[in-house]
Amino acid sequence: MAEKHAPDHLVIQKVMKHYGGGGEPALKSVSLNVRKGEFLALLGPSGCGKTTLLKIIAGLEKATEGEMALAGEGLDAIPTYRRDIGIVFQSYALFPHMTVDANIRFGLDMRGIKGKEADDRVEEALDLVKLDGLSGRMPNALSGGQQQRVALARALVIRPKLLLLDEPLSNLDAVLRKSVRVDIRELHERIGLTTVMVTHDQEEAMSMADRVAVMANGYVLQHDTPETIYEHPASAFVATFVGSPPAILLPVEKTGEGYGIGGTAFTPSRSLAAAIAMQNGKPVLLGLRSDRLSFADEAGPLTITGEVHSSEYIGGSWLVHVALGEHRIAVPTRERPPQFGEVAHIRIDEAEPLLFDPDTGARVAHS
Ligand SMILES: Nc1ncnc2c1ncn2[C@@H]1O[C@H](COP(=O)(O)OP(=O)(O)OP(=O)(O)O)[C@@H](O)[C@H]1O
Repeated sequence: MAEKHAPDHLVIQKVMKHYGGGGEPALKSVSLNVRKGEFLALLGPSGCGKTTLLKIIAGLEKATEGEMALAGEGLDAIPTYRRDIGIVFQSYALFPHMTVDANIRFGLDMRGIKGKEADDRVEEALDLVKLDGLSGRMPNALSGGQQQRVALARALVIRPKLLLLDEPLSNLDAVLRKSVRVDIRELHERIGLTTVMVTHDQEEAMSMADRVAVMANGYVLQHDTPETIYEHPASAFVATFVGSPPAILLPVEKTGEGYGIGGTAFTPSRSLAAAIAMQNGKPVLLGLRSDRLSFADEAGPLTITGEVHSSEYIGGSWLVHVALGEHRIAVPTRERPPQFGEVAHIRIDEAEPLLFDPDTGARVAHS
């Protein structure tokens, strides 16, 4: 893991990208820093601009505005092939007619590194990705996971200043994806390489990265550690994009003397009631995460009352789906779950509930 106070290695300042035509810019104004040895994930839905940003870092696209520096050197003046950046694409992009050895050696040849130096580096790269013994194979005689590792070795063999990973796991099946995820993270720890990975998979980003930049619509919405992004999401979008399952948002309304969610009763804590009151009667959105919910025997502060809809056994525990009017929330329990149609009181087991402005999606503070 990168030192918290390690110096910035990659600095991105106010980068904007307009592909031309009548469309909106793919990147509006993106500023980010990546510390030396850090693993950053660019996380966001399809079309948010993450691949565009990766391509601009690599030099495969040019920014319309803004600046970038790698290891203190402005990147603008450095042509792509001299940037010392290793890239692994989603498709691996291996040369199908070349052996594993030749695929890995290719980048060295291009840089004029030959002979013993090249042999040693190829061996080191094969060793790093645990592919010793497979150097003579052709790519089509390798599994998806092994091809992925050849692509990694090919990026690492040039001893890059920066490693870029573009959705590196998306072509792998679910089981392999989890194990390669761990392999890549271990490799990163071992060689301490500064890494930027693009992914739309929040679980991948949260489990692999030191920090995550959550992107939407050409902007970075939040750039922080996975823990902070999960515990303190800056906006409703971030809250509903991370977590398994992600947070769900429920509008809280004032109903006469009390409060309601989707037509069912809700008893807020005193501080939450004060925060709601400060919105001048406007409803607020309450963000709920399943892991902060539990069943309670009766209504009380920070409880919601709903009706059990269904439940699923998830091995050792159940996830009970409770209806609150038209909304559904999933409540975990280790006890035998309540039955369909039963009234259930759910406690929001959280010191600091997540509240958002329904118009802007911004976080609403409360004490
Ligand atoms: N070469 C291009 N010419 C014009 N528009 C482009 C080009 N490449 C990307 N775009 C547009 O820029 C926006 C951002 O695309 P980008 O590929 O960076 O998003 P992304 O977040 O990586 O999405 P995905 O996960 O689907 O790859 C999209 O609206 C896309 O249509």
